[in-house]
This record gives sequence, structure tokens and C-alpha cells, in this order.
Amino acid sequence: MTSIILASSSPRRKELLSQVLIPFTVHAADADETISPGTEPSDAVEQLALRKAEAVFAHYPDAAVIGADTVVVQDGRILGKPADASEAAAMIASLSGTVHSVYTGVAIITANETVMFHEKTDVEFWKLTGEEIAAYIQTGEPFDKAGGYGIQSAGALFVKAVHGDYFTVVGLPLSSLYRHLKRLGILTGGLSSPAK
Ligand SMILES: Cc1cn([C@H]2C[C@H](O)[C@@H](COP(=O)(O)OP(=O)(O)OP(=O)(O)O)O2)c(=O)[nH]c1=O
Repeated sequence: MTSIILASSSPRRKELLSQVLIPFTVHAADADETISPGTEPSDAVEQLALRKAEAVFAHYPDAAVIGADTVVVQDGRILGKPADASEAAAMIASLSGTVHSVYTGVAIITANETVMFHEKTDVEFWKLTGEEIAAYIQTGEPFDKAGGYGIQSAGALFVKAVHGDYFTVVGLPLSSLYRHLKRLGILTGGLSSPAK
């Protein structure tokens, strides 16, 4: 049986994968998350996902290891996690009243194969007031999230429309991940039956 390991410290990714009844364990990845300037967002998220998966695969060479990375992209600019309150406020102000893209890259490493893919979802924000932005920063939500907001929590109040897979925004494109795991033979049959 190939065990599945999620190489992530993100509570959201853990919750998402639990939600779809895929059996797995978690091992947080310690990977360098710097990326060369000018890297395309789709390449950046795949490269970072691969680094996370590789860091954990080194400890579990018989497992299928999944790494993921999420960024918000506005006008070609990659927004990661805000470093402080003023950066968070600036990020959310720049997203206000506009459409941005959220990219999540995923890497799956097994003893036989390495697969990388990404999904992109466009999110439109309502025009926000300074008061709304300041109140949101106060919640503390922005700091561990790409683009400084969480669509799955109070950040939902800012969202006018979502075009694409919602779960890509939260940090793990569940249905495409499931399809890749099936194609790799890691999941067979029903949802909760890993390959023997
Ligand atoms: C846009 C958005 C991002 N996010 C989160 C998903 C990711 O956890 C985070 C982006 O940072 P990542 O570096 O992709 O992930 P992470 O550091 O949280 O976890 P790890 O690297 O260990 O897997 O932003 C939300 O939770 N909701 C949202 O709406």
C-alpha cells in the first residue's frame, strides 16, 4: 500500500484533504520559498510545491508525497503572505474592486514518478472601504495567507465572484489532485481506498 503524505504545515490543506476522505498523514516541509524574480506564477507555484514535496520525500521514499503552494497574482505581480499590518492593508486595498488570480501548484512524488500541475482561479473583490480593510486586518486573518485574505473565513465578505475551482483559492485543488492520484495508481476504486 502506498501511503500518502501531505508535505504541508497549512491547517487549510489538511482540512481540505480530510474533507474528501483520502487517507493521509501530514509532515510539514522545511523548504526554501524564495523564487527568482520574473518567474511566471504558474512555474513559481509548481517549483515551490516540488521543493516542499522533495523535502519530505527524502524522509519517506516509499510514500506518495504531496506538496502545494498558493500565490495571488495581480497585474503580473505575485503577492505572497503579508509581512505586517501595513503590507496586509496595502495588499487588500490593491485587490479592492478588481479581479485577481489565485494559482495553486501541486507536486506529487512517488518512487516511480514526479508529477506537477497547477490550477488558476479568478476572484473578483467588491470595492472595499478603508474601515472594512482596517477591521479585517484586526482579525489577524491576513498574515498566514497569500494575498492577505482567506476566502474560507471572514475574507468571504469581500468576494463578489469566483471563476474556477474554489478549492484552488483555499490552497488545494481537490478534484484535479484526486484525478492525478487516480492516474498514478495511488488511489484505486472508492474514495478512501489507497492502492494495495
Ligand atoms: C488566497 C487564500 C490563501 N490561503 C492560504 C493557503 C495557504 O495556506 C497560504 C499560502 O501559503 P503557502 O506558502 O502556499 O502555504 P503555507 O505556508 O500556508 O503551508 P505549506 O507551505 O506548509 O504547505 O494561503 C487561504 O487559506 N485562503 C485564501 O483565500
